[in-house]
Amino acid sequence: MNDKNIQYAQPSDDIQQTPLEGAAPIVADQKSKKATKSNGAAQPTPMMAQFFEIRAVNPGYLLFYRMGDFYELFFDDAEIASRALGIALTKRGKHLDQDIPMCGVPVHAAQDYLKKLIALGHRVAVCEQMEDPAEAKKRGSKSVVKRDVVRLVTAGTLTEDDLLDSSANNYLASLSMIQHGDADFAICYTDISTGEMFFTDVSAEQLSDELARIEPTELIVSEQTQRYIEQNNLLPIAFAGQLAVQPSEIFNSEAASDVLKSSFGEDAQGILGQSRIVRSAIAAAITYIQETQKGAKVPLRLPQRAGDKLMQIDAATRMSLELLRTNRGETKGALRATMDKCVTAAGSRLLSSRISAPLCDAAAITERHNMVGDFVGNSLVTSLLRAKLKSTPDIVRGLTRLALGRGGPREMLAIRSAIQVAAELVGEMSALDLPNEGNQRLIEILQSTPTDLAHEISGCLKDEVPLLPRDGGFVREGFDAELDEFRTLATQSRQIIAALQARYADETGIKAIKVKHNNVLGYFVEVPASHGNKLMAEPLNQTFIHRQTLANAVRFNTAELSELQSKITHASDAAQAIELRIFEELRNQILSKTAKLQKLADALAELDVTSALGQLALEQNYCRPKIDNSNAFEIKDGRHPVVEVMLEQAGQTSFVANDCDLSPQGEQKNGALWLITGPNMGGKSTFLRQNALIAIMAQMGSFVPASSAHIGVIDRVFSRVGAADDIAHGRSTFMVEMVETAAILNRATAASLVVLDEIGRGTATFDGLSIAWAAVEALHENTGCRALFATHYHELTALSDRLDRVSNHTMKVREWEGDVVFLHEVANGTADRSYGIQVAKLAGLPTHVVERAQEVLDILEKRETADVAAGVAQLPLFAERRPTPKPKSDDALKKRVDQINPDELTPRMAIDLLYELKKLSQKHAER
Ligand SMILES: Nc1ncnc2c1ncn2[C@@H]1O[C@H](COP(=O)(O)OP(=O)(O)OP(=O)(O)O)[C@@H](O)[C@H]1O
Repeated sequence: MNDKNIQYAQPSDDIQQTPLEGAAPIVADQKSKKATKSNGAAQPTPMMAQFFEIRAVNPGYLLFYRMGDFYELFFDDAEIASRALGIALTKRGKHLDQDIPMCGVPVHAAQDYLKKLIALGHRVAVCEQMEDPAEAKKRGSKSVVKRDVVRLVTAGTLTEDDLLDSSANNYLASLSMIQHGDADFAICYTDISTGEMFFTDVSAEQLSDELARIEPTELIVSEQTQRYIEQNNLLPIAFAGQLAVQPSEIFNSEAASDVLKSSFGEDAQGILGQSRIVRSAIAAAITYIQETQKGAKVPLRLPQRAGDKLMQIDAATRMSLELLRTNRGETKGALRATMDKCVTAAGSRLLSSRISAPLCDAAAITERHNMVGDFVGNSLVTSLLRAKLKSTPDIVRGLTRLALGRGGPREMLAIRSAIQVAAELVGEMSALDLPNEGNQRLIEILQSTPTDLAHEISGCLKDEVPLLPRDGGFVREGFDAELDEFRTLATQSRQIIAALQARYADETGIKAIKVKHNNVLGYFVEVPASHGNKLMAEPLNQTFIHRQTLANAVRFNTAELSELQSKITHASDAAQAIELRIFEELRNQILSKTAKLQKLADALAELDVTSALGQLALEQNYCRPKIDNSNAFEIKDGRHPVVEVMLEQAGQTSFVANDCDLSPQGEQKNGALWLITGPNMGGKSTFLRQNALIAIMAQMGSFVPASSAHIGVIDRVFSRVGAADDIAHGRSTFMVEMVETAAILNRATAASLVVLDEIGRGTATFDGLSIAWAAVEALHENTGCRALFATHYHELTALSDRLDRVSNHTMKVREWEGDVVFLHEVANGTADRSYGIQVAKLAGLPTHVVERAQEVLDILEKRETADVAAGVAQLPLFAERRPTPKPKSDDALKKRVDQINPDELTPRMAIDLLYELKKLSQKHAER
């Protein structure tokens, strides 16, 4: 697609000639300021009036105004869109004596442009022609084609596959607030592409964490709520969704019940019993969806309460643990990408939401482990089943598109294949030895798929079908006798035309005579220019009526051809109408099974996730964790799931497994707190994170990277690793660190897991040490949670003498010829030093700086603080330093290198030389 060189098709209707010219002083358009200035003179053209009218009722949206084969944008919209899309800004006509800025995108490529605009945070109103321009012309040559906005495209209301990420849900969330004293909130979030709908109510304190879990791409709020959440900083850090402020009426809790009843009928009873604020949030979401879809009915499912028993993971922890994305916003390198062995898009989506929301109910977690266990224990069944699952299409999104009138025959075939695959999967699953309850439930759902619907679809549709119903030719021969008749007529007519051409050649004696077709003339007879006169003279001019003379050819019409033409046109129009009717009937039949098909889609996604987790456990040698309601946290040979794979892929040394035991000892009730010291780069952060990740993996239902794991259900995980500043909210690095530490100390419970890395490092040493000290004491004495605390403040290790559940651990290193070798092993005890200077040396700090640092360190270690400055001042500065002695070089090696003239080397000689040099170097090392 060539964005910059869009060639405009001639618009097909009312605006061929400078259509916007002479327009007048209208109009209530908020964005098009140019249009609001009045000269009090001319009247708008009818089309201008229509444009402004539509524009005025869709404020805040870029208006895609359909003109023939293009969507055109005018005024400010054109300027914004042309900049955003990198397409040419031109002008069309004048308004109030000024050129009207305009840009356009071809209809066939509109999806790509929409995607770009939505990603940039814009909202688009799609305005279509609601009648054939020919119809409009019948009302008079100046009449305007009827147009209307058929859809408002926003980030949270997308349904097309190419606008969506197949492996992530796209949630639209609505937030309602009640302020009786403290503010309370309810969130309803829905993915309209899959019909899923959930709700939850939260306090102001929990709001940011819930939004961080849901990650809505669009959040609808009233103006009052927007003000409140912004003033109180309640949006999660790095909130990437669009905030869509809506009139407060759509949150009206009085009207909510009616909205719910009309959407869910009798099924609404359960939701009507929910609190006022929850009803308001759900109704607001539904109203907004109806408004954006302009009457098309989204197959929304009955809203479900988002699990009550979910592990709480706040926004900062999600970022620090890189659950779905890395800190750089990439999916590669995050936990999800590493764990994702799913073979279907719906499976990947479910995996994402499970990672985002691990469970807190030991029985439910164990049930998931049981299901995964069936697949781990049957590797052959797992691989056969997954090969079959791979061919399952993403039917739930297709179903929504069909419901909204955006789907075609291919969506229908996809539904058929899913039903067929489901039946085959039942066969595969029955090969499992004694499938547990959860898998048994899946088997039952797969068994009860609407196979009759698959037969209907197969009987009706060809195996190869076009994307859109209007393209026609998708109904199978033999399905509808009338359709077959019209098709035969069209085919026969073509044969008749071939015969006609032969007859005309005979009758005229012109062998080169041809019957041809184009869109302007329809069927016509064409002869080379040299024969034109013959047909235009008596007697042939009685049969051949002249239509067109071209440079090389002359074209004619005949009565027979005209008759045939109308027969063929009629036949193909009739065939198309029948096909569209059949499509509509089949669509209704499919939609009548919506609930069953959604259930099937859910079961297929669950089967994919469960077997994928089985596959992951087999491939990565994970173990099944034991989960109960104790305060245990005992991990044997734990590994970091992501770092382990990265090291594997890089072909580097393999990951060193480490134990972690935070379980209460003896008579204790509370878990333990490990203080971890050790060198920089020793693996402290990795160890901390791996344990938090193991907890999350276990509670989302996965096996874990360890040889054994026993975890008492963790209600909240907190992880703070390092600190970053939050300039957007006006907080410095240290301030962020303290706000987050405060959140942990205030919110962690005895059932939480807290992972803190280098708390207090962002300020002066003694302040930092004191804060870290007090934080450890508070976690131990007040919270009593299980915790891992990494620090470079070695003084903290003294706490283990006073606090009975605190113990000291260290990352082992070995020193070798002045360098440090990291063993990545966690051992009991305390590190004697941080090896910061050795790490700096490894990082490539200039030698003279490293040496100077070592000297300063020696002084610092020997003296009391007060003497430090004086002591350091006595040291010679860099300028006075002796030059660093050069390492003794190997003479033979050097001699050989000196002899080399690279210009004379062929590639072959160069490689031989490399071998020779390597040998020389090895000899030197052995000496
Ligand atoms: N158990 C392990 N096995 C193998 N390699 C490891 C292991 N742990 C860490 N590493 C490697 O060591 C590197 C440094 O680890 P990490 O960042 O955890 O160190 P650190 O002690 O937290 O350092 P700092 O104190 O400087 O933040 C990691 O990037 C990883 O490649």
